Amino acid sequence: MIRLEGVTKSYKTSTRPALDEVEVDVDKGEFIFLIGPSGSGKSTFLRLLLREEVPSKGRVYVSNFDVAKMARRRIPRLRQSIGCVFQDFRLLTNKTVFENVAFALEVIGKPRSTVRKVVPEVLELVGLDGKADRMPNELSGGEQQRVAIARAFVNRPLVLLADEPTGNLDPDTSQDIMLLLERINRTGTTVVMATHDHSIVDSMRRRVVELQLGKIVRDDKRGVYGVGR
Ligand SMILES: Nc1ncnc2c1ncn2[C@@H]1O[C@H](COP(=O)(O)OP(=O)(O)OP(=O)(O)O)[C@@H](O)[C@H]1O
Repeated sequence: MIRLEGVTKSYKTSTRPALDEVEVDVDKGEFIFLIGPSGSGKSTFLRLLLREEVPSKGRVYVSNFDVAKMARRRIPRLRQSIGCVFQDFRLLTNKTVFENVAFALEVIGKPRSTVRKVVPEVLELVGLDGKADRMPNELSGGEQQRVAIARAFVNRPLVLLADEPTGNLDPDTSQDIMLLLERINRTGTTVVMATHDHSIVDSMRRRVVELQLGKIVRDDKRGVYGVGR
């Protein structure tokens, strides 16, 4: 589902590459943690999958997309296949919960009848039924992240990218969010989650890909965060 072949990314203003000869292959339906210290290249990795950056060298594949090489006009198609969740939720503060999720469908031209049917279903899936008419600032952080996950998932993407999704949440709420991401993963969605959260990585025992200074230094099938890190 995701493949990086010999990927190096050098930013113009940087002396060392942000990613250095990275090779990864992620199957459909896998759940992987991307870990590593600040500056190790995690965000760059995610940005390459979204074609927000292009590699200096190597190939990036997501599903059938040859991401680095594809024509610019096909980028929206790629991005429709990838849901994104961030540490700071990034909800539209002047729209209700329903409208935030509906927006993701409206921008890709889904008919109103579909929106009316699908949004309540996904809100129920993430445990937010009954909260459709709330504004984001009337929700807890965990609830806001559920809205963000609903918005990322409503279009049934092939891949869900999560960049520190529990970074602003307390441990109990973080566990709930992880249960939700696991549930989404069980529907067949490939999940790539960048995180610094040791306890989550240790409790989930999923594949762990560790970056250091842009290189993959570990790729464990059922890994932990690691001793002394
Ligand atoms: N737009 C940019 N221009 C120049 N250098 C950049 C740019 N983005 C990232 N870098 C550099 O690339 C390296 C990797 O950064 P990246 O943001 O991918 O790391 P990260 O692992 O996501 O860090 P964090 O955990 O802090 O988010 C760092 O040395 C960073 O300074």
